[in-house]
Amino acid sequence: RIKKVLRNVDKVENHLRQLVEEHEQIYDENNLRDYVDVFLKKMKSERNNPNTTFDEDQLLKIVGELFVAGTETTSTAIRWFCLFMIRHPEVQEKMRNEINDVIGTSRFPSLEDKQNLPYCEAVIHETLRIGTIAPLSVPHGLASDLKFNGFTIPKDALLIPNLYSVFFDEKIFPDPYDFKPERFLDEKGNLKNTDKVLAFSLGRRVCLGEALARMELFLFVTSLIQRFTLEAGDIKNIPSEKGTMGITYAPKDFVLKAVPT
Ligand code: HEM
Repeated sequence: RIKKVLRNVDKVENHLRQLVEEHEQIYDENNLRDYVDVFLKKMKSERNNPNTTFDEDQLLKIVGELFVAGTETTSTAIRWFCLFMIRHPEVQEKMRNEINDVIGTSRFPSLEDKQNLPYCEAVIHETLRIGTIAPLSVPHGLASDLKFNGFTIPKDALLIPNLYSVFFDEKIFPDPYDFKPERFLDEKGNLKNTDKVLAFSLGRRVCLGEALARMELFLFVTSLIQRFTLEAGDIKNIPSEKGTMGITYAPKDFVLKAVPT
């Protein structure tokens, strides 16, 4: 699996490199079409500055972060959400009832509503847990020797965190393979244990976009459920909870029908 992820990372980097090269070939200073063109302009103007950080490596990293870290992750979470809603219509019904009770239908949900929609929040946490979008987080290099559980892991070793093992640990999440948003609610309906879903990893290098992703997910999925009932496009073909490993762990393609409520 790890080798496959690393191969996929290479493929994405090659694709991005090609994209930047194409931009360089047809670059026209009087017609800046997008972010890459603007960055190229800055690169050219900094050509004689030995300390510049506006170089091709930096550009590739930024474009990668926008596409992979910033877009692919959140859109994959939304695809998992739609898949779970198809498979668990009772859950989307409960979400819709909560949204109708708290907000109604005359306006879209806003971030201020977040604290009043604990069931919706529980569904998002359960989606991030079972969806396991970044099961192996991001590899890290060790800056110095590390002693852990009686082992010494040498400096420069590559550490690959296994978030999957946390999400499906039955000591933390009983019946870990069942989609049960209720596991995050106490008897009064308040949220609990949400800090155990380490979808964004933790520590100094925790996901930089966590707050943004949580906002996007909340606004997107609550607005979707407020306005639409999500169903399988083909009733004989209910999408599988078994995903496929690419840069992220994502659902296999499926057809979604969104029926206005
Ligand atoms: C559901 C959505 C997302 C998930 C599940 C997710 C997950 C992760 C994970 C597991 C890491 C690795 C943390 C580590 O190295 O320990 C990470 C890193 C990162 N994420 Fe996200 N992410 C999401 C959305 C976003 C968004 C929306 C952005 C930016 C707009 C973003 C930007 C980044 C960046 C820049 C890093 C590298 C941070 C660093 O190395 O210091 N992510 N993310």
